[in-house]
Amino acid sequence: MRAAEQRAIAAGTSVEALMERAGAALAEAAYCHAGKMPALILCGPGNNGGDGYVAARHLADRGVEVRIAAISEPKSEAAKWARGQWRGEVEALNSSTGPSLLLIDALFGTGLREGLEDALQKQFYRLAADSQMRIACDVPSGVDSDSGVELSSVPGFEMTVTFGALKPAHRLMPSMGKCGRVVLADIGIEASPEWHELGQPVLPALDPGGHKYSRGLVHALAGKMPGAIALSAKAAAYSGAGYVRVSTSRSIDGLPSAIVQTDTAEINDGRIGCLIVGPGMGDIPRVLTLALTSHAPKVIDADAITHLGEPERLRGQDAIITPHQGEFERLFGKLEGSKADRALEAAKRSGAVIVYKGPDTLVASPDGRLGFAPPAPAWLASAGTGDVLAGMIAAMRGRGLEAFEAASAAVWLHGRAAEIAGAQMIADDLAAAIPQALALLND
Ligand SMILES: NC(=O)C1=CN([C@@H]2O[C@H](COP(=O)(O)OP(=O)(O)OC[C@H]3O[C@@H](n4cnc5c(N)ncnc54)[C@H](OP(=O)(O)O)[C@@H]3O)[C@@H](O)[C@H]2O)[C@H](O)CC1
Ligand SMILES: [K+]
Repeated sequence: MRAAEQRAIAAGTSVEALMERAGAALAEAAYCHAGKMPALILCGPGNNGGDGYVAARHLADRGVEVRIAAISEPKSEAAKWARGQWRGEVEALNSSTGPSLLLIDALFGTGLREGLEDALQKQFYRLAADSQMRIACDVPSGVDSDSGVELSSVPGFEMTVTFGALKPAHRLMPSMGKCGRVVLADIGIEASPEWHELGQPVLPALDPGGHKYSRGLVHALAGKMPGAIALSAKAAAYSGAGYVRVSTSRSIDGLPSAIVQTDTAEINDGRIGCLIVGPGMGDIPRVLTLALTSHAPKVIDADAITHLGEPERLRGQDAIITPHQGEFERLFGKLEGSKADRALEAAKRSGAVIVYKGPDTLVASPDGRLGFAPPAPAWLASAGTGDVLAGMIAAMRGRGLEAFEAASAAVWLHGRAAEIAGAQMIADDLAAAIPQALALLND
């Protein structure tokens, strides 16, 4: 967004014009959400504060009773201009500032360099606690917009109105949990789509003359605890794989009859669309070693990630790996930077597509593309949901999507399947809800 803003300014759009659009959009969203609820707008010294002055004018024009409390006089030229357009009073923000039903936070946005100082933080928290509804301008103040880290702790907001494009902080924890509903306003500038929120996928149409292999053969390698690979296999089948096969030395109970169990590991069968290794593998590293001798695309999950030892072992493999935080650190060590930076660094080092799981799942490609998952239900954090995801990714890859697209599609569908399965779901229900999630794509 910073680059896009600079391009727009170089092309002749003034910061004041952008600020006018941003402030008007903030007012519009606040009015739609809170109607004529009396508002207190907290304004900082920079352009985030400038957006606040503009929003105040637009809300007052709609008949809303608006007060502004500012930390200081505006410092940037555009914010001074916006302040000049406001005909009402500006109170000093201090311990005598009274609360209002609606609080709009325009203290700091993308220009915050460190946490709020204690005295200001105290007033910010008091006014947030004494309001009925809280709306943040661009990001809640205290949040580092690039990393989602809270430089000082941040109260929860019902809504955050942002401009042009989402910032990483809207989709990374802990800040994502504080933003509430995120409203994206168009202010006439466009950021590069290399970093983007994952959207509803477009799956290749099924070939009317196709057969089970052309829809994708997913081959899963069982290990010590076959229940986990059974979940992956089921998820792959429900995700539309044409044929799902599990290599296992002993029969796995409860697998649907459509899933073939075999005691041979035909991993160099040229028809395999995608291999899955890792779920329930346990302490049997030879399962991983075997998988790595296959030329097939593969999803490497769970214990197999830990057993890799070195990310360099993934070089030359057509692999998607799906670590959660602990597995990520065991493989890549403690990398520098935000979760987004770490995901991209890991993809570059390993040459693999990384699905960096968590409440803020990211999909990173070695070519620099980065997808942020939209918010998914908190009840996804339960045993077996990762095994389901691995199966879904393998089905998408087997169906012919490229690695990054396959992982992105599966992550998006996984979140929707969880919403459909509901709060009391277990991982088996999640797998069973995949067809309903896929049905959303036809709407
Ligand atoms: N992206 C766009 O196209 C547009 C975004 N807009 C809005 O502008 C803000 C970003 O504005 P910016 O002026 O760059 O930054 P901030 O308003 O967030 O803050 C900068 C000022 O705050 C001071 N500062 C920073 N940290 C602290 C702190 N911990 N304590 C006290 N003061 C702090 C900083 O002071 P310096 O000494 O560092 O200069 C600045 O005075 C973006 O978020 C959008 O809301 C525009 O509307 C245009 C379009
Ligand atoms: K803010």
